[in-house]
Amino acid sequence: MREVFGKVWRVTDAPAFPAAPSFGSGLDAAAMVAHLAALPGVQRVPSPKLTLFVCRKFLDAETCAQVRDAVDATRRPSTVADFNGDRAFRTSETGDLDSLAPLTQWLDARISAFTGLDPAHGEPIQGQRYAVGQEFKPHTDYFEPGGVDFDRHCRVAGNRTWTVMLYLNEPEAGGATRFKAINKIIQPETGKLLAWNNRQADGTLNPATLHHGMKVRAGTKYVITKWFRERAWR
Ligand SMILES: O=C(O)CCC(=O)C(=O)O
Ligand SMILES: [Fe+2]
Repeated sequence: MREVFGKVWRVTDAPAFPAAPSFGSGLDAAAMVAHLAALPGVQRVPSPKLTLFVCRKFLDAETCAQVRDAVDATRRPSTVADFNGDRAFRTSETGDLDSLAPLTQWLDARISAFTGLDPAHGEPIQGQRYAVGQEFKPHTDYFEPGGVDFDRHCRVAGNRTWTVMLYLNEPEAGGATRFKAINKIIQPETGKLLAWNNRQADGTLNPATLHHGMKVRAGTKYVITKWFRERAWR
């Protein structure tokens, strides 16, 4: 049990980890990667092309259920940057978490304590809900330089550095996340966290981060995503 913001959140089945030092935007990633790789309970997916970490049971089932409710409270059809003409490209719904809610603040703090990423560089946490047949086709999370929306999205805070994504439940079938360039499929699992670097070691954008939120075949899938930027978000 843990007392946070006057409320008690049960995190008894989550791994204990020491609070990370600050790694800023995560653009200069070497120290952050070494820190995450050394954490107990954290697996690095073996690949020379992509830096991807998996931490099972980052969040307990009860907290995941509360976050799913928060996503449901604000969900509406998801949108994409740089519309490519395919209306079926991202068919899920998106719900913003209220950044002032104690649960959101606790989650933000926990994500930053885990990764060392500076909360000032983080976008507000977004939730995604996929019903049967819904998906997010293969894409990268960074904004394409030269894309029509690039300047609007990146002028202030710069492009994305790291993606932190958390599965809030397990659909009965489907809904895996497929990283095609490294031939890796990650299965949704309640409370499982993924963190990947959208950049290569030299800081340039990494096309091998291409990933596909695959169709849910039975049940419903919920995730939250938090993206970090080169510069402060606000
Ligand atoms: O739902 C997934 O598995 C992937 C979600 C995703 O890629 C995103 O929200 O950017
Ligand atoms: Fe994505």
